[in-house]
Amino acid sequence: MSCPILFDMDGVIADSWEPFFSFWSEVLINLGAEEMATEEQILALFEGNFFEELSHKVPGNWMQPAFLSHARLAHLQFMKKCPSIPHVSEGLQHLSQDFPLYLVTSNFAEAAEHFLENQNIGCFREVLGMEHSFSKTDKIRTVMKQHSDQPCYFISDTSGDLHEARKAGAIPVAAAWGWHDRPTLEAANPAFILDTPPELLEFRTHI
Ligand SMILES: O=C(O)COP(=O)(O)O
Repeated sequence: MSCPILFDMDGVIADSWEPFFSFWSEVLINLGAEEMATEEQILALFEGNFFEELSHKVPGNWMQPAFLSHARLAHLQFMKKCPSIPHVSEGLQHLSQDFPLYLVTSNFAEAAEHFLENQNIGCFREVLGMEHSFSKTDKIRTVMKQHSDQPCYFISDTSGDLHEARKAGAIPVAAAWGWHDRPTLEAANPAFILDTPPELLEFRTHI
């Protein structure tokens, strides 16, 4: 069996920064954390685990079921309309012929499924969203258990994800076309960096 390749969604496959930023900046303003509602500050939350960073920086009991159901509806709506990053789907299609692919996202699984369906991307064995766990390390470990004799790769555009992948025992791979810039990704010491989506077609050369 071939090794599993896990993909982050937002920024790597889905071109979702604009609606994501618009939703979360409004949430932060409504919570009275205006100073956090900038692109720079929200991107910085992804240098760790997004949910953990958020709860440290904006303490309080606000992530309750009512908030989560409002967030779910907003994410469902914007992910339905979200375009994919050009040339990523060709790379996914190509890799899925030889490797089991998984989607590991902090987004809602249902929102991710809508996006994949609208974009005609049908190559993932499973989608592990935030309902599965807020921790990407946990989600990566869940997949790794199904392929325990194989190395596992996790491709992401944020440094926090690369750290979580390493913690899970997976090989962290950076995608430099997404939300974090190259220096931020380099600081997380990925095994290698893919600069553009067509490089997914050459992924095998790195294994
Ligand atoms: O890169 C990130 O961490 C954000 O992407 P995700 O919402 O698909 O997890």
